[in-house]
Amino acid sequence: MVLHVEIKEAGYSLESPVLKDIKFSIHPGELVGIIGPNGAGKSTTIKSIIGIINHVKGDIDISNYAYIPERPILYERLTVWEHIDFLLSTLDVDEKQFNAKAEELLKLFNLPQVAHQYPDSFSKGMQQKVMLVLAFLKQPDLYIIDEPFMGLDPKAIKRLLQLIGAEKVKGAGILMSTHVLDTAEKICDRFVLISDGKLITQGTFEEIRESSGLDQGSLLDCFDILTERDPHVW
Ligand SMILES: Nc1ncnc2c1ncn2[C@@H]1O[C@H](COP(=O)(O)OP(=O)(O)OP(=O)(O)O)[C@@H](O)[C@H]1O
Repeated sequence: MVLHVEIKEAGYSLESPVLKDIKFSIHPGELVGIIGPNGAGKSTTIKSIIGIINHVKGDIDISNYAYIPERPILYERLTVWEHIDFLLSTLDVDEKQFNAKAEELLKLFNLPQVAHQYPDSFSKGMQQKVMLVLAFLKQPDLYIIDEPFMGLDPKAIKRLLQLIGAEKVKGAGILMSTHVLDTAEKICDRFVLISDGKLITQGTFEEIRESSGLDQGSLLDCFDILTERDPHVW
């Protein structure tokens, strides 16, 4: 298992927890989509998993991971290549191979021409691509990607999906939050549906269809039914 989550309660203050009883796991080679309406608690779940929220009751068992947040976080005073060098200094890997892989990834995301520039002047999508390059260079056991499809151009999305596919084959697990349900439906092995801070259901697309009662429904149709059923939603 690359991730096991058993959150009893989590949130931004002790008095008003946002999440309650969220339990799921990710196995090696699995891509799990975390879906739910705006404000449901997807980002809060991710932040609880990686330990950047103060109030979390429960157990989180997590492997070596890379986190790609919805809003890119990069160092102001480091160029793209200096970020890559900095990452290299934290890893016990062959420098030549690492640099060759870095160049390959930069090319894949159309970034070589800006490799020696500061990313704070880049567009959001370009910054997101830099974060992806760093994550795929790290080669962790688990990738945690918060809404990858919003800022990226179609070519970058295609490349990202190819990279995710290759990492899955190597045995990495992926947790991805998204609102882009037609893509999620095609690529995710399983889904965790959160609404109003609670786990509504989890399982494969077939299992989600079963629990919504829509044998032939799209993920969006199932999502609609399953979140309507919860009286606390919206
Ligand atoms: N920094 C924060 N401080 C206090 N409350 C917060 C904070 N961030 C989020 N919340 C609250 O936690 C709840 C869940 O928000 P969260 O960002 O986890 O939702 P989400 O499912 O990721 O939503 P979206 O799809 O809109 O990104 C919301 O009620 C939100 O107002």
